[in-house]
Amino acid sequence: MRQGPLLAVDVGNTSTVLGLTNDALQLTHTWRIRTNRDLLPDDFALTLKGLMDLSEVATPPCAVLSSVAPPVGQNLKLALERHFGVRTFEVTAENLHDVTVELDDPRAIGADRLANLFGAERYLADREFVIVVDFGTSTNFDVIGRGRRFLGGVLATGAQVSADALFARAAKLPRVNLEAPPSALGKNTVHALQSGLVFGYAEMVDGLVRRLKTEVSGDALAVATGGFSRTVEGVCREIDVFDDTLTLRGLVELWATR
Ligand SMILES: Nc1ncnc2c1ncn2[C@@H]1O[C@H](COP(=O)(O)OP(=O)(O)O)[C@@H](O)[C@H]1O
Ligand SMILES: CC(C)(COP(=O)(O)O)[C@@H](O)C(=O)NCCC(=O)O
Ligand SMILES: [K+]
Repeated sequence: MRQGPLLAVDVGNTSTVLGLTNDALQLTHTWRIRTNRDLLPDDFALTLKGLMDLSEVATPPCAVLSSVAPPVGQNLKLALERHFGVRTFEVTAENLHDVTVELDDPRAIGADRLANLFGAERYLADREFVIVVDFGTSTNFDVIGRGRRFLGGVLATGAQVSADALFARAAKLPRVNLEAPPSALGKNTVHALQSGLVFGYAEMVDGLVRRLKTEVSGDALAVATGGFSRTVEGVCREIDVFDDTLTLRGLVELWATR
């Protein structure tokens, strides 16, 4: 088994999440920054140096990176290699020969979903399937089976994206925070909107998890992760576990088994 320290980076369409491990490959630091497609390699070098200096840690010799927002992934990789001499492993389906991606075109899979496959493995010990629900810009449902099988899943509009679409089209609706209101029955515009946007969203997620559990017809555990997952904790009834660092730890596991 390979040894740390290691930097794990997951570039999503909204946020870039970074994690640093110790020698034993346990996460000791995590950071979340805005994904900005305009930044160049030298900009990223400054950001990375800033984060490391703020936390008083050294840049590790190796990194693992998943990106679904080109060219951010490429520019970050260049920054890591040029400025810090960090050897960077980039996650793609072609790089992972021990993973079976059961999609029509396996190369089309998002790198974050491959990281989630590895993050799900620790939950597979006593279950046949894990459904990772990753609440990001899009809400992904990634269905994972034992033996590193990616069975497929669902891509749904993210909660913030659907809220933004509604605010943009309805002149009299205020922008509200995406948080659960006191009851489903709203007595004012804000609570009524929050009911639809949070409870309505949670019902959509619960319904899809139920459908997926029926379709795989095996024992399945649903695990939530991603920026919006904390908001639906206690609201979604079909989600069994909340795991904020599933994707980052998945990246670490993935790298460790190369
Ligand atoms: N720390 C946070 N706490 C609560 N909500 C968050 C947080 N970070 C992101 N979000 C919300 O989660 C959604 C995006 O999730 P994120 O994981 O950043 O997406 P992506 O993986 O696409 O980059 C947005 O709706 C955003 O408002
Ligand atoms: C579905 C996604 C946009 C999710 O990205 P995110 O919401 O995390 O920014 C990303 O995984 C992606 O671009 N996937 C490619 C298509 C696929 O996985 O089938
Ligand atoms: K993500």
